[in-house]
Amino acid sequence: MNLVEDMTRPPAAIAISQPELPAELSDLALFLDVDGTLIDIAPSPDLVVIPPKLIPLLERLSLKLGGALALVTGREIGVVDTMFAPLKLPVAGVHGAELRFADGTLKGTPIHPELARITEELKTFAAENEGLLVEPKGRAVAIHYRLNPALGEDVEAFVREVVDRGTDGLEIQPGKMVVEVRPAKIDKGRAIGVFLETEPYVGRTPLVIGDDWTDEPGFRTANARGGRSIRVGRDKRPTEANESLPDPEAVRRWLAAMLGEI
Ligand SMILES: O=P(O)(O)OC[C@H]1O[C@H](O[C@H]2O[C@H](CO)[C@@H](O)[C@H](O)[C@H]2O)[C@H](O)[C@@H](O)[C@@H]1O
Repeated sequence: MNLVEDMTRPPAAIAISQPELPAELSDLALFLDVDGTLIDIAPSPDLVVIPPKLIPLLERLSLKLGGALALVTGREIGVVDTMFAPLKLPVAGVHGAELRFADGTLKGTPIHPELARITEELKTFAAENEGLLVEPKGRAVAIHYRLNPALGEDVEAFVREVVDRGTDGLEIQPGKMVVEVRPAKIDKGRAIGVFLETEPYVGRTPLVIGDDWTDEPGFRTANARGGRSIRVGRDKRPTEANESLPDPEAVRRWLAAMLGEI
């Protein structure tokens, strides 16, 4: 089993400043996380609310950027499409295990043969413990404890136990009141790197906005390429992002301001 780097070696830097609006959009590639960044966190994955103005805002932004906008999320691409319908944007789904490029091409990692067994074990564990919710995600599985936060350590220990049994090729990914099991050697940073080699992102400077541990590799990719990284949230946890916005409402306003609409 591999534990993800983010769990054991939290990034050291905290360097936060108020983001200025990009002077020029024609050389920008925008990568946006979804939960906790574009939309508020809800008690469970199905209860999120998509603000009515968000979808047309993303559509206008994508057009203005010549299509160089992608959602980079832990959710499945199909789920993202439902959430943002009728808009169908390029997406790195399941933390980069599945990619849909600007031309509609799809790419995905193989489904790990142990994932079905792990999903069943997590479901049994969830049935025995109130407030746990299992979210199967095709190439990954998540177990949520937001409805019973006291179970966080037990959930993490149980996931380690079920994944430990000789399971190469999978990694444990902690998130916001969730522990996920996903394919090894994928992360949002790598996904953004792949997008940046394709049209219409190639040659543009990345700007990554995210709120979670899973977004840190994306921040690293942006920083390494001379781009910008914006962490969403008021907490003081260490981050490699070099700018910040307080909450999804502020993100939406900032994106609207990029278009000169505020
Ligand atoms: O990469 P993201 O777009 O931020 O997705 C991360 C995970 O988001 C969802 O879970 C989180 O949001 C839920 C709804 O607000 C919340 O109830 C949960 O506690 C959060 O962990 C989603 O369900 C996961 O699949 C994503 O990986």
